[in-house]
Amino acid sequence: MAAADSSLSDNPRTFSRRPSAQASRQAKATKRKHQASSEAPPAKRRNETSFLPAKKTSVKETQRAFKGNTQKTFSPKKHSVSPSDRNQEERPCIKTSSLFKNNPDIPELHRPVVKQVQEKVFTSAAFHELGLHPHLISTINTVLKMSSMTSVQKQSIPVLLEGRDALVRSQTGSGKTLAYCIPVVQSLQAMKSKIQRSDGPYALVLVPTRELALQSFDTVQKLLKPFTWIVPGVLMGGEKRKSEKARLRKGINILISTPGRLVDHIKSTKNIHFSRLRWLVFDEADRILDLGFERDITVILNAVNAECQKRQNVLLSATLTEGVTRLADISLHDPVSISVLDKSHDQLNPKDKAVREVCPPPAGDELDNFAIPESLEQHVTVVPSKLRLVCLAAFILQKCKFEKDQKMVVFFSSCELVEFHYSLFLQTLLSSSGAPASGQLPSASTRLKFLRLHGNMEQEERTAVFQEFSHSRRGVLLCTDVAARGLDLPQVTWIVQYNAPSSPAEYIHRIGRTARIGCHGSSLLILAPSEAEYVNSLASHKINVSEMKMEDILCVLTRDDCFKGKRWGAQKSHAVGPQEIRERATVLQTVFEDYVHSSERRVSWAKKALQSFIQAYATYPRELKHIFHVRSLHLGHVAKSFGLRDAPRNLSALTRKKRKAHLKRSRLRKSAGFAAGAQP
Ligand SMILES: Nc1ncnc2c1ncn2[C@@H]1O[C@H](COP(=O)(O)OP(=O)(O)OP(=O)(O)O)[C@@H](O)[C@H]1O
Repeated sequence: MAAADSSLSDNPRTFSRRPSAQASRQAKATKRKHQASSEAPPAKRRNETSFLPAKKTSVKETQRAFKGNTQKTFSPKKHSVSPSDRNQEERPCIKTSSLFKNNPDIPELHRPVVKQVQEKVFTSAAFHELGLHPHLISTINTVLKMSSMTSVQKQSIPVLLEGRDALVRSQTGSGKTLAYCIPVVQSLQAMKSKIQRSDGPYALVLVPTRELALQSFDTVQKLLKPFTWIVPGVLMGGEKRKSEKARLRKGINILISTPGRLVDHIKSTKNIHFSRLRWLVFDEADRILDLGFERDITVILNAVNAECQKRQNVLLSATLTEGVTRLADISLHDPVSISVLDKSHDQLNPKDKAVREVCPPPAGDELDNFAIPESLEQHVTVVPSKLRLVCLAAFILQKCKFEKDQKMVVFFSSCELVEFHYSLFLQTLLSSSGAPASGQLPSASTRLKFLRLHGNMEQEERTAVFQEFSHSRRGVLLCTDVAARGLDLPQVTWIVQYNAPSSPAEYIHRIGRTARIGCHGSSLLILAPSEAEYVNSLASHKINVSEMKMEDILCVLTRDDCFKGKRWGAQKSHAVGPQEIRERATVLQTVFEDYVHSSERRVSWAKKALQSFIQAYATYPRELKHIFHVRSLHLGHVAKSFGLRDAPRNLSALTRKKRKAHLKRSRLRKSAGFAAGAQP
């Protein structure tokens, strides 16, 4: 979808006024989203910092120029702007502040090398060894094109076919979906009295996000191909309640839903009955609790228990945490604990009390060490706050513009941050990557393609983006944790965590969007110098990351003549040194700053994004507060990573207000028995 603009201006440091068709189309959609917030009054005095007691570097610093040619002046007129911004942009040239001065030292990473926990993905056992219906086997072989089982399937399917409850833990991308879908379909097709559509649900599958609901529905639908009398259905919000009600009335036998939407229907729809329910499955069970679904789960369990006593319950996740064990207590009956990790599972007599103690899910240390796919290479880079934005942009350019067929997912901590970076990159990187520059592959200009996914988008658009990215061979998906769980996005090559996750479990799920089912993949975690200790925190969960140097990431800018500084402009060839890399990074930062400062409306938009960042930063859990604390943020430096030249004033009051509201919400949630967690 992202054909880049070919109308790059002659001046390599200036960019076309005319963004590509895709850029303007996407920008329009984004603009609509921001319309409400765009009327915020302009900041009167930009040079004041009121948020933190940290030193006020930004005022002096932004005026003190980078030495030599790096003190660049750019006319905002050169940038693509909407007509409404034109008046604002007729302003005198603006100086660019230094990116590489007054940064904190990048600490040496003394990370302990730990032995990661690993699992074997595949086994040599074939599906036909399971005694499944021949049509089911042939569907697995011909429709899904699978012949041998993965380890988790080999362990789980026989246990579930025996009729036992189970708690299943295996690494991301190891095939847990089929581990429960195959037994569900096998058991339902084999029922003596043939299932009628009007019987209602025989199986209920709960998943935390709408995209995961769609994905699981797709898998079930494929498996049901030969068994046309069994009807699958999905409820996930976003769709009109009325049409969901109509589908429920007609009858759904395998029902896949997000908890909230199901509760909606339990409360308001007369047509939902669980008297025939045989299966209750919680996929990504720990996340369901993280999202604060506990009260919903209680409503669902009460509704289900009121109508049906005897059923099989299954909980699955790559990360067994406290949440799962609590859910296991309330929903599982003498469960078999299946962990591919230790290759053992317990199928002993559930009536034997002494034996049953062996069955509960792993506890203590074991809960904290998660398996990571063997073919996943994990990296970390430590980048001063001022340089974060250029570093992320350079990394995206390196992978997705200069390399072939790269598909990248970038995680942010809030919807606002996703929207901000999405629009910024569309308007700057896309419109600046029109004509192929020297050293660039001829087709590179068409490689950059940005998509975004978060919980504040309309469902229709969410689904379209999910489908488009799934089927795409390349592209960059900017998203919140709404995409962290369960999504099976084929051929993702890179995961970037621009904002660190709030728990090791979330780290595991985010990186788990790549290197699935034995494929190769890589991940990059971007940390500020004050956050470097997070590497040790990961190591304590047996997560090993290797360091990537910031300079090596920024180096790619020397391949892109869009970012050529004046000094090098006239020279035919020269050795690329650190000075040129710095200059080019400064040019790129200037592009961002000029775009943001081309109107007061955009400045206000960037401030809101900054505020959202600080707000999210304040919600790290207590055990990580010593690493991620708002007090350790230098507002002036962080502001630069939003294209703001100075630290905004009045942010503290606003942020305090928002924090108060957030704390109030979490307190309310806690008192209602919810786990804290931001809306992804
Ligand atoms: N036996 C198999 N042979 C080949 N491919 C398989 C097999 N089982 C599953 N897959 C494929 O592996 C991919 C990952 O499967 P799935 O999404 O079920 O993983 P998961 O363990 O649920 O991951 P996550 O923990 O991230 O949710 C899917 O594309 C699926 O089609």
